[in-house]
Amino acid sequence: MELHVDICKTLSDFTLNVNFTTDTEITGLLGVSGSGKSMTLRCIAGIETPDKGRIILNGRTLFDSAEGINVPSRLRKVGYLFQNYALFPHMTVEENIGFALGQLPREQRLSRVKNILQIIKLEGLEKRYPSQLSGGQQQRTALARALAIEPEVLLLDEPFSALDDHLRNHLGRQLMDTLAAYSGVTLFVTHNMDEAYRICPKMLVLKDGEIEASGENNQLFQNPPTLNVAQLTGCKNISRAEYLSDHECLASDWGITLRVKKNLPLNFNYAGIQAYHLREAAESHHDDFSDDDNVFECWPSTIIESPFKVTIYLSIGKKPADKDDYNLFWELPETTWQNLKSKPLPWRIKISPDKLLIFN
Ligand SMILES: Nc1ncnc2c1ncn2[C@@H]1O[C@H](COP(=O)(O)OP(=O)(O)OP(=O)(O)O)[C@@H](O)[C@H]1O
Repeated sequence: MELHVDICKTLSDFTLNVNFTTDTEITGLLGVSGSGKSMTLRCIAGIETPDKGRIILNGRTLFDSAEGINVPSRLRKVGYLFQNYALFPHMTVEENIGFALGQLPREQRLSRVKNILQIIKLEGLEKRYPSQLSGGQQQRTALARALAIEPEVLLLDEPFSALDDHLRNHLGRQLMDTLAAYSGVTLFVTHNMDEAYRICPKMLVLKDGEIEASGENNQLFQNPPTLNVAQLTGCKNISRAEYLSDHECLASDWGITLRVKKNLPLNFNYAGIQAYHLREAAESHHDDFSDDDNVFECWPSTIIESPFKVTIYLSIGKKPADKDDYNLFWELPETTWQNLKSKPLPWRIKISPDKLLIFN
């Protein structure tokens, strides 16, 4: 199973120009709003027509501008779960699901709908209209409709965006079970990096209509190649930076010199550290030189406590003038905070040389 997409489409003030191949590992499409995620899906589904290029699904040409091929949507075997679900309000759950199967004989259609209702755990809701369903049930009906045609590629456009956190996690797990049994190609659009991390082993990162980075999800999270990827994967502490030596850089926005474990390239623009990777420096082992690397005196400018996590805005090297005077975000577990809060200021905070991110 393989989907190959190499297309270009120019709109009034946006150009989509993407080239990628995916297999059956769920592939996340990550990018800020307006980067071209939905447009990519719409072209694959045949709702939009690219200006040029090719879309090949398992050896079948769905679109080829040079050959004049443009297979109609309903014959593409593409299941599409829209952001807002796009259920037909005047049709019941089973009619919504059966709609795409209009070409099948009645008996076969009913049996396919029954089967999918069972898989997606919608039994008992067959006769309800979308307005009589909860958000989660609507989402599952839309997923059932997308799967009913036995698609070779499943396009999921932010399937959880309308749901609360609890339902999001619950349906996320349910979706993964469903997808584990699905043998086709899945493209999963999301803004949400936690979701991308949990659900998609592979990722394509879109920026301004082009693919800026792609690869294994772990690799992109641990070594983001660009500022955009670093931000999308949740890095909140980013400073402009420049090379000083193979293991040392100047983080100019923070006004500090940082030791870096890996060999630095000559050209890079930024250094970053995840908010949860900051640590209080160990007070012992002062004789061990490496333990003193990247240890800075810091003062808190704002402290935000939530039930299990505390976020502290830190000012490096000086007392903050006001609450907007800070350089770093530090996220620590509540238990660590309880131990830290009575300690005298300034705190000694460590930016681990092996946790520093370096990117362009
Ligand atoms: N029919 C259209 N005519 C002109 N421009 C369009 C059209 N549809 C989309 N665009 C533009 O194409 C760009 C990409 O839109 P797209 O919906 O693919 O973004 P997205 O990454 O999915 O964003 P979001 O995360 O907000 O859904 C946007 O700048 C949008 O304004």
